[in-house]
Amino acid sequence: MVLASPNPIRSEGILRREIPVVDLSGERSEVAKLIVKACEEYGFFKVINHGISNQVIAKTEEAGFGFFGKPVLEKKVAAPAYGCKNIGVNGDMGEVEYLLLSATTHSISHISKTISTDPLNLSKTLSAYTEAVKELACEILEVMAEGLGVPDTWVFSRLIRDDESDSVLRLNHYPPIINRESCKEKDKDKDKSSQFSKVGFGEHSDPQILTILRSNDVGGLQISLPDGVWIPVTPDPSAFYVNVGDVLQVMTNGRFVSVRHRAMTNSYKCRMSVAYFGAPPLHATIVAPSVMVTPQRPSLFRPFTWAEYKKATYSLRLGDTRIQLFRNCKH
Ligand SMILES: C=C1C[C@]23C[C@@]1(O)CC[C@H]2[C@@]12CC[C@H](O)[C@@](C)(C(=O)O1)[C@H]2[C@@H]3C(=O)O
Ligand SMILES: O=C(O)CCC(=O)C(=O)O
Ligand SMILES: [Fe+2]
Repeated sequence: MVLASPNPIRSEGILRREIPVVDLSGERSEVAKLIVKACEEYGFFKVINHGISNQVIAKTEEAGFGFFGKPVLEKKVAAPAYGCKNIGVNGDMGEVEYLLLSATTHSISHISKTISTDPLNLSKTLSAYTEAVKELACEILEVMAEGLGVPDTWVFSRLIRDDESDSVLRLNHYPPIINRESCKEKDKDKDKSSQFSKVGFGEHSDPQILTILRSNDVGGLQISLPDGVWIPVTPDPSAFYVNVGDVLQVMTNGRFVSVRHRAMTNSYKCRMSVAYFGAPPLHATIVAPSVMVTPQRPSLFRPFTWAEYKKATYSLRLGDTRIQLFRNCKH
């Protein structure tokens, strides 16, 4: 069965829009249609029946909590892969600590030796997780290409499957924090969840092709709709959430929009999320396949390499919109 519930629903007097849900065990052409619709309307959806084993997921969560539970000085030996509060190098801050590593066997094995007393086990766990989410990302991208009517259905996934793909894995840990200033306001009209929380990871879009995200059972992720409304994403540890990244927006010639999102802290519980960012190789040229470009929809972006895009991303702040820098001057 395939489910999708993109319609607004009313609960406790608040208008809530439900996140689209795609059941990957459904009929392929139906799944393709739902994925395309979700990416056009939200740039974001949830996948269930994804086929990734509970064991792979549980071991990664255990490894993540094991690492973040260590004393700060022990975690700091993993710097620059480990970071706390500083996001990037341009002054962005958040109530988050993280491990950010290249999604390659070599990088995973290297970091495992630095941070674990049982490096082989940690390396196996993180590699199995990375391989599983990479395969899920590729599968989704291939069904998506079918749904878009692109004849070369590997056009997106090939970039991630490439041995030189620049994909990354990120573990984020948000300790519980009470925003005392907000508590003082006692604004009864405000949504309770945002009233007491602080920004863990500020508003941004992911620059890559596709992000496959999962968290423990603690909420905090919010997505922004094109009309500027923020919607909280209900946590579901058995599911994965999928974000359209900037590169996919370019490769669909603007038909899909990369989703702006942020993560808030919880006042009482630790949130941990694991994100796989599927990216092209640095030298790959990013350009929309010809079927995405028509006289009615002329090419919106100029061709560029992922290296160029990444350089622009890292020269800007977290919340900046970089995609505009690559717009075709003709339009
Ligand atoms: C402030 C920054 C951190 C970031 C690079 C950037 O200059 C702007 C984009 C940020 C982001 C957001 C999504 C991913 O978490 C990330 C790894 C990425 O590719 O772009 C981070 C970058 C980072 O933390 O290094
Ligand atoms: O923790 C989350 O849910 C979101 C993290 C995120 O957006 C990121 O790492 O880019
Ligand atoms: Fe993100």
